[in-house]
Amino acid sequence: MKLYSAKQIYKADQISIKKEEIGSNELMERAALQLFNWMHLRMQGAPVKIHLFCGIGNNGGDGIALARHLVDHGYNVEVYVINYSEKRSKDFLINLDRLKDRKVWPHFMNSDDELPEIGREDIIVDGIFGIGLNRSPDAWVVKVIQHLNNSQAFILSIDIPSGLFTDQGPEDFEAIVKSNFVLSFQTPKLVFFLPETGKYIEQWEVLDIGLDPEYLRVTETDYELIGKNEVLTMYKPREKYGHKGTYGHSLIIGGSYGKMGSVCLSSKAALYSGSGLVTSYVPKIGYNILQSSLPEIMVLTDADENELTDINIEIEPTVIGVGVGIGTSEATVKALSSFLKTNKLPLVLDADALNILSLNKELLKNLPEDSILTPHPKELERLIGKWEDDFDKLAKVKKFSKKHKCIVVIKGAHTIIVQNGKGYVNTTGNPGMATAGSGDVLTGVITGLRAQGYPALDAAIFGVYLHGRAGDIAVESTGFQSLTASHLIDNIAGAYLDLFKMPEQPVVEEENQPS
Ligand SMILES: NC(=O)C1=CN([C@@H]2O[C@H](COP(=O)(O)OP(=O)(O)OC[C@H]3O[C@@H](n4cnc5c(N)ncnc54)[C@H](O)[C@@H]3O)[C@@H](O)[C@H]2O)[C@@H](O)CC1
Ligand SMILES: Nc1ncnc2c1ncn2[C@@H]1O[C@H](COP(=O)(O)OP(=O)(O)O)[C@@H](O)[C@H]1O
Ligand SMILES: [K+]
Repeated sequence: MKLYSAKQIYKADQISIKKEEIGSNELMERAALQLFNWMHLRMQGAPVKIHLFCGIGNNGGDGIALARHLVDHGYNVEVYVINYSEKRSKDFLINLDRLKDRKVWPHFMNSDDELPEIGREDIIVDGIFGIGLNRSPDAWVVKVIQHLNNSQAFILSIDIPSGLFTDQGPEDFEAIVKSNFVLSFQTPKLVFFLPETGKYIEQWEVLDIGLDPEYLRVTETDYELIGKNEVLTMYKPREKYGHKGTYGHSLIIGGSYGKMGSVCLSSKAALYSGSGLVTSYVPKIGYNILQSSLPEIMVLTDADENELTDINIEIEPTVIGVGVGIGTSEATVKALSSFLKTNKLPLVLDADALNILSLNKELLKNLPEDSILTPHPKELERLIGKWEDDFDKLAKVKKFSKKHKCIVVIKGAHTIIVQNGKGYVNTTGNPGMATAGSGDVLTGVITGLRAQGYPALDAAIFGVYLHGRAGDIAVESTGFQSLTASHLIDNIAGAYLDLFKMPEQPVVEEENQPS
């Protein structure tokens, strides 16, 4: 699913209005009707108090139009207009008049007005600012926003939580509505998925207001949201006459004294994601550990007992996943450096391989094109330097990816895969995965996919999706706290099977069936 910018949404608006020969107020009416239908379906006329806080732009206009529909259906409504500017939008005014026609008189709130009482059982509709926010709200509007946040009432935001910018980081974190639910028009916004701003959104849903499909189809976006539909197009079915050679040979290079578990996890994950063959390259100390815990996997050893000192591969793997558990000792840095200088095979780099690259940036030029780097936030900071906010981080990663012709997997709650100027935002995974070794599993999954012939970008995107989905399936039986990296591996199978599960059909009750 594409994630459109505010500029693109405004453009879609204009094009739709022109093509359909409708007024902008008709588009607002469509939006308001969708909002109303969504609420009405869930509330079924319940006499709960609904407080609608509306700005003076089109987001406020949506709120005012929604209020009219709610009033027409007998809901218990209180409307407040947050008068933060003299410049009221045309469609806001049209809808304000329509509301007044129903003899509903909003409370016009200015800077020194008292804040209304809101019960914790009430519902708040947040229509103060939408995608038109272009500077931080004034202090008194921040107070209103704080009042809503402190009320404990359920907050339903129209389009975007008020106070969040659509395409830049927040200036004032106190000035953002904490939404329980966002009904976002036509597209979710990128900020819903970034660590600094995603926490303001508990749940979201898209309302299709019928913006011009042609424009939406041909418009390229900087970000895409990755769900099942997107990865299904990447999936490579197993061939009837395929053999283990068809599905590639993954080599996992890693480990040091006390950190052999990471290699076990990566190697096993490569196998479970479908790699035809898997070999691990480890210090001698790892030989017995790997051979006895993973019978399907072959093992090669370094000359040294406890750490990697000389990466000397005598096999021809399809792809190499390198870095888990290797540490950053002088000998290992040397070994990795000389390996990178001669290696031409596709790479997935993780953990200390990334830290070694950060300390020896000249090595980056030795990475084969389309190498996949999988940093967690700390490793990323070592690679690209500190960032000001999430948008600055994304801009820096894009620059890095372009310069070094590599793919960067920014791990997090919503992992973002970046190649060149484009980002792919993952939707699977859960906080149970914040546990030791879950990154090692991801390295193995991506390496295993690459071995099977998935192009680098697909391997990264699909791998992150499968890894998160495995976590989502696992958490149903483990709970968040007891989820471990091994559970992720055990559920890679479930994640694959889930790709082809049909959504459950609603059960038709007998008396409703046609006779
Ligand atoms: N995009 C669409 O397809 C549609 C959009 N609609 C609504 O229109 C919204 C956008 O409306 P607007 O462009 O009118 O913008 P907003 O309603 O988000 O903001 C109102 C206006 O306030 C001003 N402003 C921005 N930041 C301010 C600040 N900190 N203090 C004071 N004033 C500030 C700006 O001039 C802005 O245009 C969307 O979020 C959505 O809710 C709907 O009406 C239906 C169609
Ligand atoms: N809150 C979360 N929600 C979803 N996924 C998460 C969350 N926390 C961590 N993860 C995922 O778990 C993995 C953690 O990787 P990493 O930090 O490298 O772990 P380790 O070094 O222990 O292997 C990443 O793939 C990350 O996206
Ligand atoms: K809003």
